[in-house]
Amino acid sequence: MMWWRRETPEPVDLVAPYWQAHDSEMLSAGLGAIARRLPGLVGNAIAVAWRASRLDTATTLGLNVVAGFFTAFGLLATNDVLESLFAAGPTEQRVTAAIPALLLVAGAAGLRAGLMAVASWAQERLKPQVERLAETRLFRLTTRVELTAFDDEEFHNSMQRARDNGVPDSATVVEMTVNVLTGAIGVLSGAITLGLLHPALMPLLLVTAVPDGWAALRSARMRYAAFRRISTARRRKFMLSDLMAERPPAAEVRAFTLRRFLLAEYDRIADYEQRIELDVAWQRATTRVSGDLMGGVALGAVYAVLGAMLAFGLIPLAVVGTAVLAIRASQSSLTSLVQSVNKLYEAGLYFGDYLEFCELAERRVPPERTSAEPGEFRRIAADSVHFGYPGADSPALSGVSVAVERGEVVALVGENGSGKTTLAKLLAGLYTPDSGTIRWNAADITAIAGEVLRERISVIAQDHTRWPLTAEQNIVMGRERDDEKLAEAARAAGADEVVARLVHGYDTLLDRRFHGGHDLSGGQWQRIAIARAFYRDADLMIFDEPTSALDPRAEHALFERIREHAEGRTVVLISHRLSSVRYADRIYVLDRGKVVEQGTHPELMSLNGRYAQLYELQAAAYRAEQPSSA
Ligand SMILES: Nc1ncnc2c1ncn2[C@@H]1O[C@H](COP(=O)(O)OP(=O)(O)OP(=O)(O)O)[C@@H](O)[C@H]1O
Repeated sequence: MMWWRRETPEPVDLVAPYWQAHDSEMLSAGLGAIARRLPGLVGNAIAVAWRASRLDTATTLGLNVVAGFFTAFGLLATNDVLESLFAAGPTEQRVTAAIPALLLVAGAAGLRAGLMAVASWAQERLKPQVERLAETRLFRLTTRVELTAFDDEEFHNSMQRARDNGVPDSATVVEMTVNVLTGAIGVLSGAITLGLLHPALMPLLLVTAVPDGWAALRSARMRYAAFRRISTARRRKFMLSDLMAERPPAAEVRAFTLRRFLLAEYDRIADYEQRIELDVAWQRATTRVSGDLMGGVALGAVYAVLGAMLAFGLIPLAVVGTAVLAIRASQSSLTSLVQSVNKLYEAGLYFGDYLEFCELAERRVPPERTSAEPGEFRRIAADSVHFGYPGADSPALSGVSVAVERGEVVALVGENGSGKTTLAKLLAGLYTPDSGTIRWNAADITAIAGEVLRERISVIAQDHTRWPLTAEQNIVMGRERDDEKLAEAARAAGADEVVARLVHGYDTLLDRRFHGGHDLSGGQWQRIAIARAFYRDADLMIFDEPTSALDPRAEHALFERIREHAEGRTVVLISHRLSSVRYADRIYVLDRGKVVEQGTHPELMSLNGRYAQLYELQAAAYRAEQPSSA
């Protein structure tokens, strides 16, 4: 093997992942497969484009067809010009005779250029509209599907593929369809012109077309194959560039002295990428040269045939001149046609993924429920609830029954992974039980419209989102601003102190990556999240580990507030700090997805079971830390 043809080996961490699912299919697809799929793809693309903008679709397609007509017309007029010029007689007379046809050639060329300019403008306008349409449909679905879909690996992968490739390729499919049609019209108008001049000329176009077409297809495949091999490396490079140039890891990059390691890793990947690019540059150059050589031979043969036809008086000299022009014009249309077909097929595979995802997601949208209002809250209860996450080996909850009465504070405790968060999410109607029921008063919550139910419940998740919005938006969360309620919610959560320290108060953007943005500490974020729960003014508030990042004073204040539950609010509280749940009206102890104990703090202590053990463990740790009180 020559040094310049040495194959670059593929590092194991840079092999193609799931989002390149169709790449090998693309590389091995023969012309037959492409031809079979093409009509469907073109139909699909036109339908999408039509939905995005009828005017732009009609303009692009219509004007391309008319422009094709002017190409043919221009070539035929050129033939007239040549006929006049090659006719017998004095030069001046021949030139004068050619002028009308010459004006027609110029007119046709001008009109064609104008039409193509408008057509390509419409095509450019179409692209963002198609992409937006596809993306909006995707987000409409991703925000409506049931929450478990996000725990389902298959759904996730399908969604990622649709987002990463499907959405951008929706625009590519439309763009390439237009290019295919433009190319086809270009080739067709050349072929028709030749046919009109002399039927025997048409096959000549094919002879010159084959080498060019072959080189264009092969070169496109090579570029694609290289892109495929590089794309994982590129993603890793993007990841590394994020690690080296983004804010969140900046501190750790320094603290762990990672700079040299990251730069070396970057070099390794960039080297690999560069080697592949050089490989493919060489391969494409040789293909181009071979194509040009074969094209030259084919063109020579065509010229020889044209010369012979001229010599035998089968065609006049003017037709030979026009035929040469028509063949040259068609060749460039053909090259772009072949490349566009190739790209259309590729983009079509990914666009197919997008359509498939949309179908999958439609199936996972919970059915519209049209129940009446669930009524004034009196109690919520889970009865023998079983629930397993998709693909999980064991259920997260098995036969759990709990009840929360209006105005109560009910605590869920248990070790990591015992099912507390899962139960809270089921009570909030975010997941649906596999079996058993959850009732809001007497109504099964699966019969209550999801939005209606969620308006009545507020959940502050353990891993609550730090929304990159203003402080106010972080609390109000899309609802209407009510100054009094906002101040009250912030005060109750201790978020008022946090906001008071911000330069722009409630209008401060809580994201350092933007101008004027500010970041908060973990505990400050938690106070904002708690204020969010209070602001919602819901019947049922679910707090999952609300105080894990709070300082003791803020924690104490929050529990005071929860204990008061002055407005008769009902609270489900998950906490590992048992000292904070001891005042709850009822405590459920979970273990491996089951309720193993329940009662008030004194009841559970006298039971001397798991709760008492855990409580003693924590209390002992505190006692050990306070020698003076011993
Ligand atoms: N999205 C998920 N997909 C699959 N399994 C999950 C998922 N979330 C939780 N689990 C599993 O379900 C079980 C219950 O988890 P859950 O989060 O409800 O526990 P938890 O009691 O809240 O734990 P912690 O105290 O650590 O917050 C665990 O075994 C966990 O591994």
